[in-house]
Amino acid sequence: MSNFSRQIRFSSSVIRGLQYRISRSFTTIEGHRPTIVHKQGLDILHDPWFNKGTAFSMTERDRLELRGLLPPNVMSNEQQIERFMADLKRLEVNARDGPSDTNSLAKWRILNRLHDRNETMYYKVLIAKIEEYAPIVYTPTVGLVCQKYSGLFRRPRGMYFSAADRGEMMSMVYNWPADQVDMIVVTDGSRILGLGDLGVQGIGISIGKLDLYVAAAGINPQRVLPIMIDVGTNNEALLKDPLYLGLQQHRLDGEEYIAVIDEFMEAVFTRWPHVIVQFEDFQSKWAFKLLQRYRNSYRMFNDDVQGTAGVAIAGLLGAVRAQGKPMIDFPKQKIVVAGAGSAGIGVLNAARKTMARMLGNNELAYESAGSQFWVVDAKGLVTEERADIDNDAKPFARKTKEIGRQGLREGASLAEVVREVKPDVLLGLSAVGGLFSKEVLEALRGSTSTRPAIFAMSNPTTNAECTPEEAFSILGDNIIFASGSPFTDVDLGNGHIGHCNQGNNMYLFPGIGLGTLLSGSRIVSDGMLQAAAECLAAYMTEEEVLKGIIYPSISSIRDITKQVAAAVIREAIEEDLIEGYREMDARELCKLNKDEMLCYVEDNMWNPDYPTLIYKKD
Ligand SMILES: NC(=O)c1ccc[n+]([C@@H]2O[C@H](COP(=O)([O-])OP(=O)(O)OC[C@H]3O[C@@H](n4cnc5c(N)ncnc54)[C@H](O)[C@@H]3O)[C@@H](O)[C@H]2O)c1
Ligand SMILES: O=C(O)C[C@H](O)C(=O)O
Ligand SMILES: [Mg+2]
Repeated sequence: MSNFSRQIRFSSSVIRGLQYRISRSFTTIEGHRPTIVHKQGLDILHDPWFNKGTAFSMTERDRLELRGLLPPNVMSNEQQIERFMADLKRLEVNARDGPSDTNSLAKWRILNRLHDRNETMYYKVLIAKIEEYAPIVYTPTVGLVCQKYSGLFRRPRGMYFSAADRGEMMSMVYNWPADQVDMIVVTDGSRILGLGDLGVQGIGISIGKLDLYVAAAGINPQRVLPIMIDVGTNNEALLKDPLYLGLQQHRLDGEEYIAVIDEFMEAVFTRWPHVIVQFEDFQSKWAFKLLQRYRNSYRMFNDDVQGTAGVAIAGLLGAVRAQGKPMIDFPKQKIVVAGAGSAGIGVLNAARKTMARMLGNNELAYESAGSQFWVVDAKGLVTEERADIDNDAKPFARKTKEIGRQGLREGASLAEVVREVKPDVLLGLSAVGGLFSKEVLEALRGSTSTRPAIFAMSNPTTNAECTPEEAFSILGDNIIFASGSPFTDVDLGNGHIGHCNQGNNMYLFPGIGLGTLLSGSRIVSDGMLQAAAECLAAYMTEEEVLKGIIYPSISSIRDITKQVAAAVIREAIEEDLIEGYREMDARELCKLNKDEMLCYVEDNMWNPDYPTLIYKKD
């Protein structure tokens, strides 16, 4: 071949290459042409053609009204695939959540998929089999779900407000498609069950609690909204994890933190003035402060502080009755509480007030009731000698002289305290699994009670202060046992069964929320919470409590919730707090007798029945 023809060939191949590159680059440009969509918000996220999940950029999120509908961390496509693969591989490992159910996570996935495609059917299953599936959608499995949420996240559910959304919340709240929202459960992820700071992954607890609102209280699932306020996390592992879905920064604190929560509250109450906001699993440091800040101006309550307190009071009264004594003997009970966080202090305050009421409801009664409690936290027995004592724990600090006489001192260990005090009740809200060790339980053998009670209330299962087997085997069958997460009854091998009660705020929060909604009460008052607790206590018959059954079976949770809601409404009427609900105005509501009130509540509970659908053009 001549040089000339070689040159021609060379240049024609160069030209072909160029042509190819040019045409490819046209195709590339073509590929980047925007796609016109006729949808926005959740409709896009639910459409497999357009959905990019966590990969929607911030500008696209704003353009498509998606802000707040996705976790705040924008992921690349590669990261999305990595996250998906990591989760897929995890299936090969048998996901364990304590000894009871090795398949719990797999069951959660199956239920979650049903939730995504057919809500009515999902809730029908949940209501019909609540005893079987509450431990999956709620504690303990929900704890595992939160821990693994970055992998499990598929279709978003609920809203995310993040520190990066400051100044935007008032508008982004309109990205939620429902014009009516009755119930919000909000967390900042800082103390999820006893599992600590799980950051944005804490959204799982808001979803689980709202599942119970639908199943137990019959709140319409179209009107519930789980919310996560992401102000960062102090969980170092999450901060380092490239696949973490939340803001990768340390938690905001002080005024900056409050400003975010204030903005959030203002935004949700502006759009839905009648909504009820349940605060869930906020670290104790903020739980009390936020409750005080908002409780007189918004319809809100803190479940860990107030719901737990009510459930504990009902159980403590049950434990008195189980000893064959009248409830009025409650102020004589000696109670050791392990844990002085939001839950422990909430229980202590409510128990002290209940005792004081029984003793005459005056200052003296309140003072004297205080001497029935011994509080042990991470540093041991809390006394007035404690340096930097928390303000909330201060009223329960024992006097140095007094405990000296009891052979105790500041910082005494739990076992020492139990040995010296010989309490009627040992109640754990410490989040420390196994805290009621052999030594502690053996010390409880010296209890002066005819039937000591053990409340191992920390969640999930692995954080319970002891198991029922441990309690019954060391203390025999003449005890009362309750735990926050479900355990099965124990066969004591002597023809007796050791009954395991589930002492969990799930028995109250749905009824508190429903009662507040249906009364249109402006706030959630102490009296309404007290009425809820008393209603739960009265739910148990004499025969049941004598058998050691102090809480009802979860299979009757819908009925319990109905009764609790009616009691809450009656108290709200008594306190002149009601504004009515829909066509039931305040005056009409006041006229209802006890049975009519129960009917009113029941009539307003949503049932999972398919409605007849009719098509109508816009
Ligand atoms: N059963 C229920 O309905 C229910 C309701 C609310 C909370 N809880 C559980 O209660 C637990 C605590 O919640 P919180 O918000 O109060 O948490 P928190 O972290 O604020 O409080 C924990 C408390 O336990 C104390 N503590 C830690 N180690 C201890 C030890 N070795 N001995 C004695 N005390 C110790 C800490 O000092 C602190 O006072 C969690 O596990 C949560 O799941 C259960
Ligand atoms: O979530 C629960 O199961 C109860 C309680 O609210 C908790 O924080 O442990
Ligand atoms: Mg909680």
